[in-house]
Amino acid sequence: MNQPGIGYQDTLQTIINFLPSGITMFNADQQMVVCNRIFRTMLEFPDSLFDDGLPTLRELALFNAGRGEYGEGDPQVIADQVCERARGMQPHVFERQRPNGAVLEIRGAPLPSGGWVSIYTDITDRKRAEQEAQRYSTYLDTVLNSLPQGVTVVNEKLGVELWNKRFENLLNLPEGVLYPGVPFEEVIRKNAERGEYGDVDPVQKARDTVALAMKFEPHRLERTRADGRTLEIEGRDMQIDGKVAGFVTTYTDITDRIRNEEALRRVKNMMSDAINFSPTYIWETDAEGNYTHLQGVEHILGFAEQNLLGLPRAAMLHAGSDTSGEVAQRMKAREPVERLVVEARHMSGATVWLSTSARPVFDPSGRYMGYRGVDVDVTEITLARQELEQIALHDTLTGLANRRKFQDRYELERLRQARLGLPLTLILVDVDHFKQVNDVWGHIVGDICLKAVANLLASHLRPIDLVARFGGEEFLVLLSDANAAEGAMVAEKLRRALEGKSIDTGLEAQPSLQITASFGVTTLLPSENIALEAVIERADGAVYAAKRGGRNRVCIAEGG
Ligand SMILES: Nc1nc2c(ncn2[C@@H]2O[C@H](COP(=O)(O)OP(=O)(O)OP(=O)(O)O)[C@@H](O)[C@H]2O)c(=O)[nH]1
Repeated sequence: MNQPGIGYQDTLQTIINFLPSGITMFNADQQMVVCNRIFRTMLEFPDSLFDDGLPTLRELALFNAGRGEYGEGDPQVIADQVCERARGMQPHVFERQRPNGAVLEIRGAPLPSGGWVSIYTDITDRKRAEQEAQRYSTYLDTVLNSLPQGVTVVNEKLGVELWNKRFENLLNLPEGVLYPGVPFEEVIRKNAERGEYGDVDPVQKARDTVALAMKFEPHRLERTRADGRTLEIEGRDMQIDGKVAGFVTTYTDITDRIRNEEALRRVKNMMSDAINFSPTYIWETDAEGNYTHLQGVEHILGFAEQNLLGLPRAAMLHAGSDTSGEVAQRMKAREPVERLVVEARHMSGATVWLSTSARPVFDPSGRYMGYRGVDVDVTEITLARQELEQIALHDTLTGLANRRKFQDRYELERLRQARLGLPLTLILVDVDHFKQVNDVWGHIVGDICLKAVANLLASHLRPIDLVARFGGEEFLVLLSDANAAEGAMVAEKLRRALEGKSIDTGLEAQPSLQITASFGVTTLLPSENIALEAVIERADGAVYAAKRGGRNRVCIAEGG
């Protein structure tokens, strides 16, 4: 190649012009002897460099150094270094990035006759693709290794191509089991050998698993390892261009989830038992107060749960019950409710007393979602309490309020009347000659008469008035907002009603009786602050006057 003939040179030129790379040859004197067009265009050498024939290596290097092709530095020095390096050159391959960003792969080989040949390939695209691939592989690596699941990717020939650290950890895989491309069968077999699948024949197990895997069908299974942890294994086939390209398997440690689910189930069962074995039901409403959840309501209120869902909770409560207003008010203010007793309706129409405890529910962002509560059936205890109250505050013979209840009511009324500036009138009723009734017709008839008087008094009074049995054959009437004249009128009305009343005795000898009573009326002015005993004393004075006056009459107490 030292002194190529013209024919040889032309042939060579023709050949290298056809090659897809840039090619150049230098002789031992570092004089270029041939190059193709691709070489010149690839390196953007101007035609002027070739005007006086092919350049020497120094000319090229100087030109290149001048345009920064080799980086910073004195062009002369750089060109000298390039020429120096070219001497005694060994075969080499290196990459050079050009100032314009293009990456060239430069292969050089010495020629037997001295000199060398250099082949330039533009590998910019390949480099970019490699970098892209590298970047994606880094992404993939990062993603795979930050996943909480173990992941494996197996190719269509069942070679394990990819896995993450989590997979190795989850299966405590010994060193060396996994390597790029390791046959899936080998992994299964080694796993079987270390007892991962229990007492199985490793070879058979590997064969069976491979046969299943070869179907490339999606699958999901749970497996509990010897260490007690349970894995959920989910496989999905992978398609590339419509063809099966392998499968991806994820391994999720669901031990905690299972434990939590079990704990939740246990709590639910316990709750369910607690609800079913006690007179309790639980409920939830939405923000509008409509039921969204109910448990155990049927054994308390008779309604099936599904029939109440969506209905307003208020619909089941008696609006008139003592505390239902308070419960509604609390709920409106989004306040907790604690053991407030409300009256509810059983499906049969009966009244059920419920002790309600509830609290508002808010979502994590603080938005009001509704109420959650527990209702306890307290009907029995409420009725028992009501009965006790009835006994404690009422007269057993007549069912009227007793002295204690009268006293309480008097205190309340007195304060109210004083506040409103209204009079309050009290009537003391004393049955006339009652001793005779007892003596002549016996105690039982006496009792009948007392009950008849009680009924008569109660039925002739307004609901806001109160009549009580004061003791023996004496009754007390409290008239709200009534002055002395009104009081006297009411007393007279009662007197006449009693006088005209024929009481059935149930006796053959005396089927009916008529009795009368003496009435003492006293009125309390708003400015007066007098204890009940003193008021009764005043009324008693008036009764005494009525008795003295011949009985069966109304007398107004002196001084009111
Ligand atoms: N049957 C019955 N008698 C009662 C009861 N409580 C009190 N008595 C009787 O009521 C009578 C009251 O008699 P007195 O206080 O003497 O008065 P009176 O006979 O009504 O005479 P005047 O009041 O003066 O008209 C007594 O004989 C009591 O035993 C009761 O619960 N049942």
